[in-house]
Order: sequence, then C-alpha cells, then structure tokens
Amino acid sequence: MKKTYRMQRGFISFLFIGFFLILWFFFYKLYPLIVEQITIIQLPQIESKIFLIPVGLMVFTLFVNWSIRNKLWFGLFFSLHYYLMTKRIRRHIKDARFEDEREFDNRLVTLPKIKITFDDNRTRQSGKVFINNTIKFDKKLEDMRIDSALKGYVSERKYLSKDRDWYIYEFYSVDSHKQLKIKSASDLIEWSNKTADDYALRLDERATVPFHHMGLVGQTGSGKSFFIQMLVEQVLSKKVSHELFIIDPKRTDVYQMAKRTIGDERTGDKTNAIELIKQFHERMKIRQDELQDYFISNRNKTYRDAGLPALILLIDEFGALRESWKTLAKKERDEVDSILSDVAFMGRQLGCILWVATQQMNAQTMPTAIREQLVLKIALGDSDEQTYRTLFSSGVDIPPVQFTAGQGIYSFPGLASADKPRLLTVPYCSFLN
Ligand SMILES: Nc1ncnc2c1ncn2[C@@H]1O[C@H](COP(=O)(O)OP(=O)(O)OP(=O)(O)O)[C@@H](O)[C@H]1O
Repeated sequence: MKKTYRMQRGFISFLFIGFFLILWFFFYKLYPLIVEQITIIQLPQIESKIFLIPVGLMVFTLFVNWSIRNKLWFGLFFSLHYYLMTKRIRRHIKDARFEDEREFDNRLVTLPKIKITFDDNRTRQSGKVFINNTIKFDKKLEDMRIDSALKGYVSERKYLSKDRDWYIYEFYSVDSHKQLKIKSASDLIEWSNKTADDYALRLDERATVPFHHMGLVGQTGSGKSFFIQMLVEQVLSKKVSHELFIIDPKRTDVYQMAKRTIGDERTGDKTNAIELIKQFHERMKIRQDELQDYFISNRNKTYRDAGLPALILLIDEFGALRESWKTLAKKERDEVDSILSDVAFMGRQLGCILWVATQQMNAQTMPTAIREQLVLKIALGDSDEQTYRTLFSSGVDIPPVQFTAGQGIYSFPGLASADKPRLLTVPYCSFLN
C-alpha cells in the first residue's frame, strides 16, 4: 500500500510519543523497584515526570496543527466533518494511484493540497472542494471524479479555476435534494413568487429563470407532464395576462389540463397542430408590426419593456409529432419547420416564446435552427447519451446521479453552462395528481 508523507509524519509523531511514554512508565514504576533491589551501587534518582514534557509538547503541536488544518474555530462538529471529508478525498486520490509510474513504487507521495469551503458553515449543505492542480497530477485530476469520496454529497460540476491552480468540484448534500412537496396551487404560486417576477419561472429551490425558449426532454415517467403543468400554473398566475398555446399530439394529461385552463381555441392535438402553429406565427407577425416603431426608438428593449404579455407556444411530444408529419408533402413539412425556426429566431425579443418537450432528441427529431435557440435546456429523469449531447452540448458533463421523477439537470446562461449543467429538483405538486 502506498504511503504519503503525511502518514509518515503521523507515524513518526506517534512513535515519538510512544517512546517517551514507555520511558515515563519505566522510570515511574520499574525504576524505583530496580533502585531498591540493587544495593551495590547507588543509582541516581530520576524524576519520571520529565518524560511527560515532550509527550505533552508533541500532543499539543499535533492538536494545534490539526485544529488549523480543520478550522477548529468554526466549531468541533465542523472540524470533525471537515477532517473526515478531506481524509476520504485524500484516500481517494491516493488509491487512484497517481504515482503509477513504477520507479516511484517504493517512494512516499505528496498528495495535492485540498481545501473545502461550505456555502453555509453551519448547515454544510453545499460547497466546493478545491484540489490543487500540480504539473505532476494535472492529467490525472482532469479525469478524476470524486463522487465516491463524498459521503452524503453528490458532486454537481467540476471545472478548473480561472488561474488554473485549482480543480473545483461543486457539491450538494443528498438531503438537500429531497423533493419539496407542494399541496395546492396557491402554495405553488406563493413559492414561485418568492423569487420569480411576472416574466420569470421558478424551477426548483435554487433556480429561477426569465421566460425564454425552452427545450425539455424526459422519458415516460420522468415527471415531464407534471413539470409542464407546474410551469403552466405559474404562467397563468402572473399579473400580466400571458397567452399560452398548447399542443399535445397524444392528448395526455397536458392536453386535458390545457383544455381546462386555456380553453379549446388554443389547445391542439395531432390533427390541428400545424394550424395552431401557423396561428401562433400570425400573432407573432402582428406583434412584429406593432413593435417595429417601438424598437426603432427604444434600442435594446424587448416586448416586456413595451408592457406586452408573452405569447408562449408549448409543443409536447415534439419528436412524435414531427415523426407524424413524415406523411405530409415535403413542401408543407419545410414550411412548418421554417415557421418554427422563425419563432425560435425572432420570438425572444417579441415575447413569442417556444417551449418544446420531447422524449428523445437527436438531429432528426429536432432541426438545428430550432435547437440552437433553446436557451433554457432541461432534461428530467435519465436520458440517453445522444439526447444529452444533442440538447446540451457534445462535451456535456452529466453528474453521475440516478434521477427519479422530477429530478434532472438544466442549463441556462449565467446559471449553468451547457457543458456543465446543474442538478434540478422539481417540487412534487401533489395537487396535480
Ligand atoms: N416533481 C416530482 N416529484 C416527485 N414525483 C413526481 C414529480 N413529477 C412527477 N412525479 C411522479 O412521477 C409520475 C410520472 O410523472 P409524469 O406523468 O409527469 O411523467 P411523464 O414523464 O410525463 O410521463 P408520461 O409521458 O407517461 O406522461 C407521476 O405520477 C408522479 O407521481
């Protein structure tokens, strides 16, 4: 087994303490007996306590050292926690056999420096692990995950610090990812209003995002319908009267909910999906004309500044819907694609927002022109590699967590990049059942 310098120093310290304790014991218990027995020569009197001095000093030094390293000034529980966490990570790094070159086999290793910071030192629900980036370890650290060393936590994202001196692992406690349960629509609205304004949505405890084009993926049972319904509830509760257009080709829960909440006129299924999309596009064109003058005199402003509500087009099961268009003439298919691309491209500033939800995503099910504009990206439950890569980015780093219904990952500019999405834990809205 590999030894580290720190282990060696600890070993020597305890050897030192043991040695002086034995001396002390000898002069305290045995030596007086020997003095009594041996009468030929007069043995000197030796004060046994003197041997306790180096022991005391050593223990004191070790304690001070430990306290500084584990930040005892934050309290004993904090220190113990800090100590155990760093110990596990150090062991993890050591076992990853960083020194695998044969020639080092019988040498001691120095592990990279490790620091841990918590966002809140008392609750310690989330924080960051910093691992020093040294030339010797660079390549290994780059591939290393530390999840198995984080007991009770999951590592969410990993990146190199700006100065490239540290590898940073953000982590969250497994407990803090327990799902919030919301019992009524009014509780949902109250919860949402704590962080979201009239043009924003609250996704989970940590994430609140302004209205934007959204790509949502999730297999059956991933909680996609619940999530959509939660968003719709929020949109409809706003003081600004936003308008929703909802297409659910399979007529599932979302369709029923849409009919109930926004009425038949703006609810579609497979049969009238294209019609509704065109209708939405018409509304966008009207708005474009309306806002033309406004935009000329108000640069860098959006529909919001003009006091207009958002128009949101939600298409559920987009992959399946598009598949069903295969039977249409090519011209017609191209027309719908170009309308949707137009909405995706122009809509944001005009307040014509596109939400597409689908089970799987690949280059065939989702045209690039649309996909590239889906700024808010969400994957609920476990998805396949291709779906993740298509939705987020080809080099996406997925946290190794088993997602249950309502859990997943998201990216949004400024909150989490598409390379390193963050964990999302959607509250469970029991009233939707
Ligand atoms: N946020 C959540 N937290 C906990 N459980 C959830 C959450 N959302 C959904 N669920 C549970 O998961 C089940 C499936 O959810 P939902 O119907 O939304 O999935 P789905 O992905 O739309 O699947 P389907 O395509 O079959 O409709 C629900 O019955 C619900 O009990």
